[in-house]
Amino acid sequence: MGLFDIFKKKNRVDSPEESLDQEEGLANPADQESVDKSAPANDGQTEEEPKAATEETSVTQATGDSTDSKDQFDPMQFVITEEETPGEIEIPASQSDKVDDVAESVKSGNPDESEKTTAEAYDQGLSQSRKGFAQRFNQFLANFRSVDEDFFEQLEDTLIGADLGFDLSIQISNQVREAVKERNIKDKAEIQALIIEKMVNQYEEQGQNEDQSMHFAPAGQPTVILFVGVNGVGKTTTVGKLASTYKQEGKKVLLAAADTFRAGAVKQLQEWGTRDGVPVVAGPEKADPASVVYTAVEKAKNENYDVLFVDTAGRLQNNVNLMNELAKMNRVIQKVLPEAPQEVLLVLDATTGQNALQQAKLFQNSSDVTGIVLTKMDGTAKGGIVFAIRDSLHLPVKWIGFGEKATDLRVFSAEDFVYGLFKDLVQE
Ligand SMILES: Nc1nc2c(ncn2[C@@H]2O[C@H](COP(=O)(O)OP(=O)(O)OP(=O)(O)O)[C@@H](O)[C@H]2O)c(=O)[nH]1
Repeated sequence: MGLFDIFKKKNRVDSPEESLDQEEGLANPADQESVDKSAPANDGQTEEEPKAATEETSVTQATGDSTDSKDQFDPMQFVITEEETPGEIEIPASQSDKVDDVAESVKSGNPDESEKTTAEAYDQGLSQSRKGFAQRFNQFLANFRSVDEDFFEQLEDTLIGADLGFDLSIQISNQVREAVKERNIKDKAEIQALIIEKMVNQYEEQGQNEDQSMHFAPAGQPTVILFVGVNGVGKTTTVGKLASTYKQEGKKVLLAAADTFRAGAVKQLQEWGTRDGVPVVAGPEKADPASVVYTAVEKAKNENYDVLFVDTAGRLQNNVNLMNELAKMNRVIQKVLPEAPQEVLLVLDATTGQNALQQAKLFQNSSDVTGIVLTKMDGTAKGGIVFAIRDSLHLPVKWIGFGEKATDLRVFSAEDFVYGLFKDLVQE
């Protein structure tokens, strides 16, 4: 059964009691996937008891210089200038009162947040885009007189305006043109349903070879996940949210604050570390990020961590240094763990639309990106960026962010996404 058929089937059940909640267990393969596909990573691995929520977050200071590990590692790769090696900075393990308050509230749990189902998260997170799509389609169909060239031009504009991108909008418009002729469609509602059907089918076809699962290291070795992306897209927040998710699954998680470029990024990651109860490896401000990564990878290996998340800096996308820095981090990781990193997740901000695609292409050219985390979906009324990503990047969206809280990051599910976007538009 195709995605569009599943969508229509879901849409037929319109009573809230019998629809979303009831279908939750079956209708969300993405959630199932996250459990199934992360499970092999633990097979045969030394399972650590998840530490109590009250555990104190420890903070490991990298030296900012990697010469401690001379025997395994070439220090010449780390040219650290005078200015880049300030003295040790104070990084308090237990943060300010404000952070303690946040940590306390997370520990005590907010029932509304933790009990939000996946369908509810998609429903709420996509409400702006849903309204945006409805508005665009309504405006477009309000002018509908006949299916002529003017109609297809307006359709293309509507799709481009919804962030689907130029090429994909033209393709979908052409497919609609053919289907209208074939099926002799004249009715407004039928045309709307047809446009959505073509969007969904196109989206599904493009993603057929995508591997949406998260990849893990063989049992007994730490999995390294690198987060890349330009500044402000939500890398640190995503690291914090995912650390929380994996910690709750019982994994032993370590964070590396390799964003030594932005003042405050380390502290921000440590706030998440405190909330999640996971240690953070940090270095002095402006330290060589690769040295922080090296310390973290060694710690992850020697102390049997399951997952190491590396938060990187994200200066301007045309900054060659940024790309060199990422390449250097990769080399450093592979000195200790030749098979790592298992994932390089490119974080993109959904609100930046087509600009996000340009950024993605740049990162794709310079690092082996394995998947996308699409953040701030709650903050856009367009939503079509998901279609454009699949069409032009051929990279799977693995996670989607619907807000700033830990529970707002969800495994990406095409089915829930499509349903959340169009459910008010296609009625059976
Ligand atoms: N509404 C919303 N806000 C988000 C989401 N993800 C992240 N943010 C917010 O986006 C802002 C930037 O997030 P950061 O995590 O600091 O971004 P970054 O990529 O690490 O930034 P740099 O460290 O400067 O490279 C913060 O205010 C986050 O709370 C999301 O899914 N929805």
